[in-house]
Amino acid sequence: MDPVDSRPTPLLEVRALAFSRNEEPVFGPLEFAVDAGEALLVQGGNGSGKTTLLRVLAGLLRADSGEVAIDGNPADHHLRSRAIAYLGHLPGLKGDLTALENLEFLCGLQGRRRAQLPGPAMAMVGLGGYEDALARQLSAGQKKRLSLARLWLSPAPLWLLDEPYANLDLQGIELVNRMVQAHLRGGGAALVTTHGAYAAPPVRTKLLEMEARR
Ligand SMILES: Nc1ncnc2c1ncn2[C@@H]1O[C@H](COP(=O)(O)OP(=O)(O)OP(=O)(O)O)[C@@H](O)[C@H]1O
Repeated sequence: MDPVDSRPTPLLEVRALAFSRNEEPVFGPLEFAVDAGEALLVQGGNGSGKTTLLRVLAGLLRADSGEVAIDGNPADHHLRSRAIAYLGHLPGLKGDLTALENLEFLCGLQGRRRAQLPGPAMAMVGLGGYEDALARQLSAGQKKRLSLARLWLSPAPLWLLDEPYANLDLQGIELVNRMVQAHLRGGGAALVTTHGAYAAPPVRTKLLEMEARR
């Protein structure tokens, strides 16, 4: 068989992807691919477009041009919502629900991985005992941990993690790394933004360097 044909289809493939605001280019055109079992570290200084790229990939912003394929298929809204778990800067929690209710609500909305349950996921991220705490009463790091529990429960294979280490203590940073490692071992992939001088998951990693345009 032709060795080219035997290459696996990337979990994520991006071709000529470009985004601008008010006719000012923010990034692109970008080309990259991420296979199952791989992480892509998206590096760059403040304002270089890392968050914007992840929001475009998640379908929260519309690119000017280019193509995004997930598992070889054009990434329409339906495919994105099934295949992508997005961890943004804001935790996206319902403040008046308890921590556990937040996870149950999101599992109801987005489904969850088989064999994973909200209670054990809370314990895994170090929030055992906080099940009945209102989300708005959690500290910034605890909110981030709750978002990590939600990520862990998600059945989506492609993780888009925007500054996942922000607000976390050392154990939290190790937690993120362990989660990324386990996710990749299970056949998932992850894009992780970082400023560079920060932690990075100790996994098979590619680099994408972003540069500020102004
Ligand atoms: N909502 C917005 N409206 C207008 N411009 C924006 C908006 N969000 C971001 N920008 C601009 O787009 C550019 C890229 O921003 P982005 O947040 O993607 O950078 P980043 O690399 O994630 O930065 P940081 O490391 O500071 O989080 C910046 O010049 C920023 O000022």
